Amino acid sequence: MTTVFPSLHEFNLNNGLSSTREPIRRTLSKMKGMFHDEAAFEAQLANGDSLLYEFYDMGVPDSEKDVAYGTSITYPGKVGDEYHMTKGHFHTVIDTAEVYYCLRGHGYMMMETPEGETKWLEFLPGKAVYVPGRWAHRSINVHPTEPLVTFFAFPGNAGHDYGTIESKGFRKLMVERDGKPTVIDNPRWNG
Ligand SMILES: O=P(O)(O)OC[C@H]1O[C@H](O)[C@H](O)[C@@H](O)[C@@H]1O
Ligand SMILES: [Fe+2]
Repeated sequence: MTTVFPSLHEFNLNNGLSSTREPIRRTLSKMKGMFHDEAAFEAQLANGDSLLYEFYDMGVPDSEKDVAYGTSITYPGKVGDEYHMTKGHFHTVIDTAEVYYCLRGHGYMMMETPEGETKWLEFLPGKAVYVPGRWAHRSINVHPTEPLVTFFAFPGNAGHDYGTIESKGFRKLMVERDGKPTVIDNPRWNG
């Protein structure tokens, strides 16, 4: 059995970053195939492999008795008309839940079940989104200039299943239409 000691970590309320731990960073090139406009993606990548989001793995044991937690920071911008977002995933232990509390910015949590139900909920500072077990989830930043900063917590044994989203995509996408965030059916959804 791993012995876990009480620990203290700091996450900056403004930029979401921790001074006590290194984040995991995902740049544009790690998101190949995720955005619906492939041409816009390639054009943007040719201009540089910019940082899209970063988040923390605090290294808690991967036991159902433990709680994985940290911040997730998605930077503003779009690829074509599609807002910056995380890759998104189901949990490997699919019925494990997760909670997100928004500290800064404006965005949405896009969710869907394997059966095809979809739901998106708005992130604004002070709002908490509960993602029940079985719902794939992806954070989306719709603010023109500010990072989307959330604090998350989920069971330590949940794991990340990226394969399903990588091969099928999400059923719904968040794009800009007439200057506003708009949800559309994913034209490339591959279920
Ligand atoms: O794992 P991604 O879909 O790339 O999203 C990045 C991260 O977002 C959130 O912060 C989740 O709680 C993390 O577990 C996840 O890894
Ligand atoms: Fe998750």
